Amino acid sequence: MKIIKVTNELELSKTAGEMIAGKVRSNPEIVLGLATGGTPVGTYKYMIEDHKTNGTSYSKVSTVNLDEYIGLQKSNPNSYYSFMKETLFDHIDINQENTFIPDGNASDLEAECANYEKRIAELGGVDLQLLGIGRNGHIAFNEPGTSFDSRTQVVPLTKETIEDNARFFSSREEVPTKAISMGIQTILESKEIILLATGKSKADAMSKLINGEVTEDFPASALQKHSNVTIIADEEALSLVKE
Ligand SMILES: O=P(O)(O)OC[C@H]1O[C@](O)(CO)[C@@H](O)[C@@H]1O
Repeated sequence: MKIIKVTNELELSKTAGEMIAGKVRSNPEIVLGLATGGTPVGTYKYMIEDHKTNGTSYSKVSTVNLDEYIGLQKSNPNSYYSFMKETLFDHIDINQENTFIPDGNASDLEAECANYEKRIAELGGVDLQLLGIGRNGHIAFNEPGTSFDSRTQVVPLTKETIEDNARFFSSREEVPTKAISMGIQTILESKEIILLATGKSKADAMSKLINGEVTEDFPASALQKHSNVTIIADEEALSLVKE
């Protein structure tokens, strides 16, 4: 794993945003895997700025998102559908018909998961997957104990994840308890992965990711099995990592 240590969130966003924009310029038809949560917001901001000032075009890019809550309407500001439109898609020249997010309101959720996998395969797989990490080591919404062989599926959210994500909702009770999440095997099939982390609250998770054992009890450790992972993290997030 390649580790890029940055001093603050702004530098992280610039570093990640420039890497992604550079990949888009060299491969205009790239398939990007995108993440939600607080960490990538600055990166998306950088990509929007770069699009406006340098003209990096997303007109031929396709995107697949990692996950979506079950039970939130698309119009709910906390749905990842709304999040992606607001933080990125509405501000770049992407064809929104080429942006894919699991449908957390599908009448047949199992079929939705299977279709999502099919969609990714039809796109030729993910070229570059952006990831965040949960304090408990979750990647996408794959909580501890998820099989490394997992594919897109309906997953329960842990108490810890619900508490962490409650900050985006008016109350903890409003946070959905289930989601559709790309599986760990699906994520591992991406050709390249960039994982972002900031802040002290991620320090323990980052030390387990980099120095710990590969175990399904800590989902992000699966990334140690991938040959092209770049971690971009600030000093606080890397503060417990052994050199
Ligand atoms: O970037 P944040 O808000 O710390 O979230 C970390 C991870 O948790 C999730 O938001 C899911 O809980 C992921 O989408 C994200 O990668």
